Formats: sequence, C-alpha cells, structure tokens
Amino acid sequence: MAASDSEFNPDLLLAHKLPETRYTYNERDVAIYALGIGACGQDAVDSDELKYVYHKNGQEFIQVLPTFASLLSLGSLTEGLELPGFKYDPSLLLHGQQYIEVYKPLPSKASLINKVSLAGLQDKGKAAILEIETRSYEKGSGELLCMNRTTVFLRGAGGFSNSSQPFSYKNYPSSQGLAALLYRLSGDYNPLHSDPNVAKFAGFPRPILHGLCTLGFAIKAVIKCVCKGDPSAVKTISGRFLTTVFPGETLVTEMWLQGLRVIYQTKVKERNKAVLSGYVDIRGLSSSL
Ligand SMILES: CCCCCCCCCCCCC/C=C/C(=O)SCCNC(=O)CCNC(=O)[C@H](O)C(C)(C)COP(=O)(O)OP(=O)(O)OC[C@H]1O[C@@H](n2cnc3c(N)ncnc32)[C@H](O)[C@@H]1OP(=O)(O)O
Repeated sequence: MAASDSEFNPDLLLAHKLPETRYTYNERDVAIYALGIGACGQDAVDSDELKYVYHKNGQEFIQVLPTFASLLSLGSLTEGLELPGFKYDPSLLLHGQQYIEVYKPLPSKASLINKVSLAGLQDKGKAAILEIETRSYEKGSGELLCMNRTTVFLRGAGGFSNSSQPFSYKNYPSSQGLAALLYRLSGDYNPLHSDPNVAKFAGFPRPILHGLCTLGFAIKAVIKCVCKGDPSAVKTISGRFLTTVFPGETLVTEMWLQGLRVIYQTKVKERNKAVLSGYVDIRGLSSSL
C-alpha cells in the first residue's frame, strides 16, 4: 500500500502542474541508440540499417528510427516526479506500456521543449498504474514533433484511494547479454538493468532489459519487414510489456497486417514466451506487399 503522508486528494492531484523540461540530442545519440537496439548487429553493412548509424552513400543526415522518440520523454521522467499525496518505491517500478505518436520524421539533431502532464492514474490495489504524457516541441520553430504516453506499473503503490471505489483517471480516449549495458548509454541508467544486487532487491534473479530496448528491436523489425526499411512510414506505435526480458535472450517479432495497422507480438525464443504486444499504424502501404 502506498505510504501517503497527506490524505489522497484527487482534486489536488489533477490540478497539479508538472514542470516543462528540455532535451537536446545530436547524430551521435541517434547512432548509439540505433546500435543499442541492434541496428547492423547481424551485418555491419546491412543495406537497410546502415543509414541509422552512418551517412550511407553520402546521405546528409543519419536517419532516425521512430522509436528514438521514446527517449525524448525520458529526461523528464527518470528523475521521478512529485505528485501531491502519492508515494511509491522507485525500486519496484516497472515500465508497463509505451504509446508514441510521431508527427513528422525526427531530425538527426534537435533541441526540444517537453510539456509533461498526468494522463492517467489507476489504483489496482496491489499496484498503481501511472500514465505520463510528454509532448515534445522543437525549440525555435515551436513545432510539435511527437507525443509519448509512458505507463508505469508501480508495484506496492496501490491502495491509496477508497477501496470500495478505487481511483481511476484517464484524460484520453482508450482506443488506442550486453544488450542492456549498451542500451543504457542512450540515457536510462536505472541500475535495475545493470546491477545484480539492485535487480535482486526488486525481485528479479538478474538485471532485466529496458522495456524501450525491446520495443526498439520490435519496431525496427516491423519497419524492415512491412515498411520496406522506411522509418518515416510509421505514424503511431503502441506496446505493452507483458513480462520481463533478460539481456542476452533472443527476441523474435511476429506481425500481421490489418488494413494500415500492423499487429505485432515479440517472443523470447529460448522460453517461447510473449514479452511484448501491440500495434503500429503506418502512413501507407505499397500494393506490392
Ligand atoms: C509519481 C510517480 C512518478 C514515476 C515516474 C517515473 C517515470 C519512469 C519513466 C519510464 C520508465 C523507465 C524505467 C524503465 C523500466 C523498465 O524498462 S522495466 C522493464 C520493462 N518492463 C517489464 O519488463 C514489465 C513486464 N510486465 C510484467 O512483469 C507484468 O505485466 C506486470 C507489469 C508486473 C503486471 O503483471 P501482474 O502483476 O501479473 O498484473 P495482472 O494481475 O495481470 O494485472 C493487474 C492489473 O494491471 C493491468 N496491467 C497488467 N500488466 C500491465 C502493463 N504491462 N501495463 C499496464 N497495465 C497492466 C491489468 O490490466 C490489470 O488491470 P485490471 O484488469 O483492471 O485489474
């Protein structure tokens, strides 16, 4: 049960304004991210993937994978957030879901202003589910590049509201081995992904893989198999992390087309277990598929 010093007050919570944050990245960050989700990992001259890590054929800019958008919100979140009347133990936090809308192809370097808001909070008794929405605007032009909705599953933080009518708030319609050590260089340094003692304390036999790393692998496979290697075809991405992945496990992504929606499921091959499922909406498909 969540420890709350002050009485839980939904009005106070919903009126609470979260601070704006800033995020700047460059081509080096873009390339390190792509390597962290396995770009060119099988073949250093992979003709579909070299563009994510190198100025292939003299291209002016390194191309940015749409899941890079998920990093833009992290700067504002990994420090944690203060919400009035609500407490949680950060060591028991798990990334539950990620939803991303990409409004235009991401530039290979940018300075951004993130507007952060509370998109949802649910009391599940044994856990609380918190949803944070981050809208990332290009500094200067003020153009909105993308939106991330990050869902965190806060084990042990439920029970903060009236148990006969548990609190449930959503401000949007509901329609919608080395790996971790390399991936953390993209900015998520949570020791849950690298330190065996921290992982043990959190209830895992060894460090677990970042959810956004698994998501990156999965969406890269969708771009390769369905979008013919064109990352700008991706409009929205949704994914739910079903169970933990351990670094070194083999990820296999299966996908099905449903109109302009790709339904996908990622499994860990060694355990034949589904670890991630979701969908990708794409801008258009050529008839030759
Ligand atoms: C004030 C707080 C501020 C915090 C701000 C911090 C922001 C942090 C930034 C982002 C995160 C960065 C840190 C990254 C961490 C990671 O990457 S962790 C690794 C990736 N994640 C995982 O490996 C999690 C894998 N999933 C699981 O282990 C399980 O699914 C689970 C999350 C533990 C839940 O399983 P279980 O306890 O068995 O739940 P259930 O009993 O099945 O369901 C209970 C209710 O919860 C709903 N639910 C279940 N799973 C999820 C999910 N993944 N996301 C969202 N909701 C989920 C489920 O529907 C149930 O609801 P009801 O049906 O209404 O009862």
